[in-house]
Amino acid sequence: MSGRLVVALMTKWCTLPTQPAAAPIPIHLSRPALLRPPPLYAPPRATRTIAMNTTNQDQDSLDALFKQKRILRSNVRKALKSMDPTLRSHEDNAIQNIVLEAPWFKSCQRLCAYISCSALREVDTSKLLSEILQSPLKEGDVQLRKKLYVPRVEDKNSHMRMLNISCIDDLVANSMNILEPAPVDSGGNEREDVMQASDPVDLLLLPGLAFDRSGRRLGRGGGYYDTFLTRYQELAKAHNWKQPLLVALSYSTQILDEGVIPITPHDVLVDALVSPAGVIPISPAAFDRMKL
Ligand SMILES: Nc1nc2c(c(=O)[nH]1)N(C=O)[C@@H](CNc1ccc(C(=O)N[C@@H](CCC(=O)O)C(=O)O)cc1)CN2
Ligand SMILES: Nc1ncnc2c1ncn2[C@@H]1O[C@H](COP(=O)(O)OP(=O)(O)OP(=O)(O)O)[C@@H](O)[C@H]1O
Repeated sequence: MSGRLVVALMTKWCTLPTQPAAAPIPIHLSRPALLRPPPLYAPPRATRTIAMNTTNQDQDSLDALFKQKRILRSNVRKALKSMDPTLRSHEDNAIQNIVLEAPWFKSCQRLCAYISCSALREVDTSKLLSEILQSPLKEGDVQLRKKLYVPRVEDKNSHMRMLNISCIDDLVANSMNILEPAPVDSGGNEREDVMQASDPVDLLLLPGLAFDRSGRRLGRGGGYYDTFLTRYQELAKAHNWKQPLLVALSYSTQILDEGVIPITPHDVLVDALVSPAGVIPISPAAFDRMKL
C-alpha cells in the first residue's frame, strides 16, 4: 500500500489502526457485557484525499481492503447466527431500554431509525418504534411525539431516502424483506423526505454488522448509510444546523477490537454505541450531548 493511501484511509477522530489495514485480519470478538473505559479523544489527523489518478497499486490496496471487509462481514454474520436466542432477546431488551431511558433520546424531537430485520439478526428496534408511534401527538400546542423517519431503498446505486412515517402500518416488505414505507401515504400524499424537511433531526439510530470503540462501523456493504450520512451532514452544515448524533445499536458480540475494521475516507464514524452494557460515547459531541 502506498504511503499516500495509508494517510487517506484515516478519518476524523480515529487513531491509526494498530495493524496495516491490508494485513490479514484475525477476528477478535470483544469481551461481552464488560464496559471498558472509552478511548480518549484523539484530534483528527490531517487527511489527504485519494489522488484522482489512483494508481494500480492503490486500487489493489482498495481491493484488498474491501476483501477484508467481506471476510469480516462473513465472520460476524456467523457469530450472529450462532448467538443464543435467549441472550439475543435479553440484549434486544437491554439496548432498547437503555435508549428509551436516556435523556438524549427523551429530549430528541426528530430522528431517523432503522426498522430491524430479524433475518439479518439486527438489534431489535420494534419497541423503540412502537413507543415513539404510540405516544400522544400533542398536549395543547406542544408537540409531544417525536417525528420519525425510516429508510427506503430507492435503487442499487447506494441511494436510500429517509421518509416520515406516523404509523407502523405505513410499512411494507421490500425485495430484501425489510419493512419500508411506500413513497406515498394512504391519503395519496408524498411522504416527507428528511432531506427536504425544514427542521433537522437530532438523532440517527444506525444498524450495522460490526463496530469498534473509535467509532468505526462496518455496514452490509451497500454504501447506503455512508452515502446518506455524508449527504445529511452536508445539508446540516449548509443550514448551520447542529449535526445529528449518530448512535449505533450493537450486540456485545458486534463490538470488535480497535483497528480490526478497515475504513476508507467514505466511511462515516459514529458518535456513540449502545450495547447491552450501556452507552459508549466516542466523539466530543457524544460526551457533550450524552452528559456521561
Ligand atoms: N433494517 C435495515 N434497513 C436498511 C438497511 C439495513 O442495514 N438494515 N440498509 C443498510 O444499508 C439499507 C438496505 N441495505 C441492505 C443491504 C444488504 C442487505 C442484505 O440482505 N444483506 C445480506 C447479504 C446479501 C449479499 O451479500 O448478497 C446480509 O447482510 O446478510 C439488506 C439491506 C436500508 N435499509
Ligand atoms: N474494490 C472496491 N473498490 C472501490 N469501491 C468498492 C470496492 N468494493 C466495493 N466498493 C464499493 O464501496 C461502497 C461502500 O462499501 P462499504 O464497505 O463502505 O459499505 P458499508 O459501509 O458496509 O455500507 P453502508 O454504508 O450501507 O453501511 C459500495 O458501494 C461498494 O460498491
